[in-house]
Amino acid sequence: SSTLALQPPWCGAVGMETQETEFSLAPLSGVHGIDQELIETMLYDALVWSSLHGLVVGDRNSQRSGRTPGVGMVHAPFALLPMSFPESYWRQACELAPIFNELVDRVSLDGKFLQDSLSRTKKVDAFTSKLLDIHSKMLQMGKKEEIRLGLHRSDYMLDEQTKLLLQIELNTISSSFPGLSILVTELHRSLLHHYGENLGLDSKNVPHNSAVNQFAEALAKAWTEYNSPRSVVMIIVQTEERNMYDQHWLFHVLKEKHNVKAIRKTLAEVDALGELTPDGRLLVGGQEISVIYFRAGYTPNDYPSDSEWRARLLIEQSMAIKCPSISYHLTGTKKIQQELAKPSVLERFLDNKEDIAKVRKCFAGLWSLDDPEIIQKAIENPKLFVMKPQREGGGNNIYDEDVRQNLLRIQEEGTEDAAAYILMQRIFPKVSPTFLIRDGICHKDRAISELGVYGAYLRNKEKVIVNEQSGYLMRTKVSSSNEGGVAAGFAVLDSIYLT
Ligand SMILES: N[C@H](CCC(=O)N[C@@H](CS)C(=O)NCCC(=O)O)C(=O)O
Ligand SMILES: [Mg+2]
Repeated sequence: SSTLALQPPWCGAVGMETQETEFSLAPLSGVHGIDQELIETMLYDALVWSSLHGLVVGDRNSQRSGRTPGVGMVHAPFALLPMSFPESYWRQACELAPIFNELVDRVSLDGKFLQDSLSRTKKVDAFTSKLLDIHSKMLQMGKKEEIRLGLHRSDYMLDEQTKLLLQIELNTISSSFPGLSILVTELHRSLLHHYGENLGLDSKNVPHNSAVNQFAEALAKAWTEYNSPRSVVMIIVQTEERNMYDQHWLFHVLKEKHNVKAIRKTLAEVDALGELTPDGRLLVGGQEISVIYFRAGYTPNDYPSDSEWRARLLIEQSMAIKCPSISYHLTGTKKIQQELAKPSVLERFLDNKEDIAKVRKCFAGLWSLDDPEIIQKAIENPKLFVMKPQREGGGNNIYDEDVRQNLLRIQEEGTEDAAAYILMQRIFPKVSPTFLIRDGICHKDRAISELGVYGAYLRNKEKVIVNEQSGYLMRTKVSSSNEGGVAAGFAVLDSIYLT
């Protein structure tokens, strides 16, 4: 009996070759050769599994799905099988996590470096300029963040040409999917546990993923360091949040495992309900806040009025632990990423020579637009570059012909607009066949992937309490689309199969 939910068009059923594909040589390279019957069965099981395990997001077709939990949910977009990834590069990405955690902390303490590096961006990018204003107010106040919590995700692509693992960016604010990422890992392990034999694949090759548990533990340890039993953790959210279940997973673990309570507020609510006590404690609606975890506030869209900026300043002035602090937030900007790639800059922040070499090895080409030689090269070969504004949240990068047009425009106008962007070497990862599942429909396609490795860092004065790699997220998108981003609707959640 055919499984109704899976009537074509799904997985490009037409012309599905059915020859037995030899997997032992290059596992998962022949997934498009898998027997259609087996794909249908795994697809059905995966859709059931994700519904039963909370691998879900709000459905954009349902009005209330971004506000009311339990309403209008749909499975999160995912890849049916994990993406193969060479174990040596996996180990390299994991080794880099604690080094990047330390680098962020060191750079964040150099207020002058942050202000100087971003001084020209300040003139042309209103959003970054407002962040810098808050940062300079903190410098003037001599504000010290003795307890510092970072929940980062460093994103990489494996460059096919150079065979190098290259960093796309380091996210120091609102790193999405610590919750849903572990569910995709568990989904894939479950599918390979049941169907691995037919496919010649072993579930043990999908590395364990404990992102949400390690992030929740770091948040709980930060709450402990703040040392006020009545205090709560506050997550800053957008009013409409279809990725709320990824956030709720984190707070579910925080409450159930660590018995730490969390409240959800928008920046506007903090402006209305927040106040500072004379000794600098933050009260919201009368509750003392020990840790503020930002899952909004990373994009200009989150600051529609002065109210949100007042709230951001109030939070920063308080003695609560910010995740991220304004300094950590600025350290994660693309402009700083580009500055750190300049010769001998890393030596200012890291002591260990091997660590410096490891970090430098994963830097792609990164340039400001001040370099006429590189601008000329980019105008001649725009496909080899990506132009990036200081924006987070996905969907803002400039590719191909648009790179040439924008560079020519900036050259002609000679505007300072140039300081609002950085140029980055375009990375070409391997294109692999895969099955992308969205809204219950399976799309057989060829895709590229980006590996995100989470890092958790907690420090109190000289004591480093947490500094670890804490899980991973693989994002897979059709190779034809330039932009990535799951929330932005281009990519699906995936995991990795070590080869
Ligand atoms: N609404 C927010 C979304 C937060 C968000 O966009 N985060 C950025 C880093 S700043 C990010 O991690 N992007 C990669 C995930 C993707 O592909 O969509 C949330 O709480 O989830
Ligand atoms: Mg980002």
